Amino acid sequence: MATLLKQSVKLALIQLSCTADKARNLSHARTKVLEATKQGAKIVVLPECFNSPYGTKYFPQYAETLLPSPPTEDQSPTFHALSKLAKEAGVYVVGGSIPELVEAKKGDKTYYNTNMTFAPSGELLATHRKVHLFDIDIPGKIKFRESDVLSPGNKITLVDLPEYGKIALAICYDIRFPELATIAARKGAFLLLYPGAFNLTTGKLHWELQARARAMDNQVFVGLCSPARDMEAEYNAWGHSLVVDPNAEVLGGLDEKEGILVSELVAGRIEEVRKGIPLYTQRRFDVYPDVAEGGKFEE
Ligand SMILES: NC(=O)CCC(=O)C(=O)O
Repeated sequence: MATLLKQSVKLALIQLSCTADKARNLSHARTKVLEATKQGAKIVVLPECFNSPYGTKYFPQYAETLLPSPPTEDQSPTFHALSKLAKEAGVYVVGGSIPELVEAKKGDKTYYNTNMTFAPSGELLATHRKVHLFDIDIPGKIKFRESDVLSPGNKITLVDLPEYGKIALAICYDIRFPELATIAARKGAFLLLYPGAFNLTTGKLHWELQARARAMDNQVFVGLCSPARDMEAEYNAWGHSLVVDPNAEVLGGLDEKEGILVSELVAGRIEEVRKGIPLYTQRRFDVYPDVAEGGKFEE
């Protein structure tokens, strides 16, 4: 029987230390991706905003132009660094995210929080613009408004990795919207990947819980990849990158420091879990027709 994940694969999450020095971040990412590759990883993930500090005032300063594709080196050093790196390492590189600039002819500027995913050939396979912007205000704890600077993306992103199957990409706050994950799973993703930089207020309570919930709801693998925590930075990332299996068990996780997490995703595990708890044949779209769009699970 065909399995959603066609063959077992090692996934690496790079919990990268990210600084204000873009060139350093890019060369450091290269070192870490090559290190992960030596450990057998074939899909390697970088964190949200891995080549800049995370903060609204930094987005315009660090933004790169990705369209029309391919951009020039000047327009996007990150595009070229990641493309070259994927080819050098011979792996899929899920390039966390970077601030993206789209400049209209009359000079209007729009910014997005954008992921780029590259094939082992160096080809850009997909981009995902963060759909749900991180706008929260918890009095006395944290206030953040990505929408002061960023605009939201408008699509669910699935990427076909021919040897392994489909993965779905979304960014950080996107994880709080289970609809996106559910549709991606219904469209046949074996893995939901979220480069993300949760904070010290919500991280403890919700980071692992969200990862396990999305895995449990959808019976797929889930990976969350954070920057390493830097208490000198204005925004302190939660860290704790982790990988969860289709039964919501944590396969592995890091603390807050820089590190590489390599986890083996085993082919057949999704089907084993779904056989035991067959949610996908038990759904009652007749009772909740408003979420029925998108139809049944694809084989
Ligand atoms: N970068 C983000 O989207 C942060 C999301 C977050 O911290 C949350 O609690 O959600």
